[in-house]
Amino acid sequence: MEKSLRKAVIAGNWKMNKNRAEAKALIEEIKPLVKDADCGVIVCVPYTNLETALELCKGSNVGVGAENCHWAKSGAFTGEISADMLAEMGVEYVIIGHSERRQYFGETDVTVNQRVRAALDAGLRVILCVGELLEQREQGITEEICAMQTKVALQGVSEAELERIIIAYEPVWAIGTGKTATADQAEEVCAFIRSVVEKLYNKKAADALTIQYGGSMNAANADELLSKKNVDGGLIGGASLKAPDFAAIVKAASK
Ligand SMILES: O=C(CO)COP(=O)(O)O
Repeated sequence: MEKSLRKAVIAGNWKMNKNRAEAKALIEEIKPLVKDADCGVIVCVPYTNLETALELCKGSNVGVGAENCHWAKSGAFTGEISADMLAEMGVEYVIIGHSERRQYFGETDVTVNQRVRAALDAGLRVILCVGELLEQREQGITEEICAMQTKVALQGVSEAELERIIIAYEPVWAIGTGKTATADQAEEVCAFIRSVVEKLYNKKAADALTIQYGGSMNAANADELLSKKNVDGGLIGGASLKAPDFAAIVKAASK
């Protein structure tokens, strides 16, 4: 399938940033700047900002996502939030398997899969993050790592459910470091991930899948990264916290 037939999606991952007043101001600044976007636009915000974001994005072209969810429906999991709780609020998207969750909070491929399953069961759409560490790239095992993370995360996910999944390829060494993967590196791994999905499902499902790049994507480098055939958008950290920068990336994806 030609890239033009696949929907590009630009999602902001605010991480642990913005209090309620700041969230309100940022969304109000973003909305008019992206209203004519010819791509999907999502803001993934801290739990405490979800209600504000949902209220402000209602009736607009900006979707709202959370940054994680637990795999159980309810129970003794102090500090966690279930996928059902998010769905009940009206949240549409959830990021799962972000490298910061894997690195600092003990997420494994198995718990990522459990969280993906719970999110799908709750009717949410998932932004599933995969990506290699710097030492893994240096050891030449980027493909093995991305294949394994993708395969385990998608265990028990049907072809119909795959339509509610976006994969974000985020090389860990490029996150928050200002060190972006080159457009060719991003293309190479996004194409590889698509080939893994093709083997798991089929060509039609793989061709329809949105695969984002994430890791120091910004207003200056978005054009080149997004020009690549297998890079269908971006998961944006730092640059999503500034409305003009985020809007510039959305504009680059709309070309
Ligand atoms: O982790 C990221 C998005 O999920 C990328 O973060 P940065 O854009 O700040 O590198």
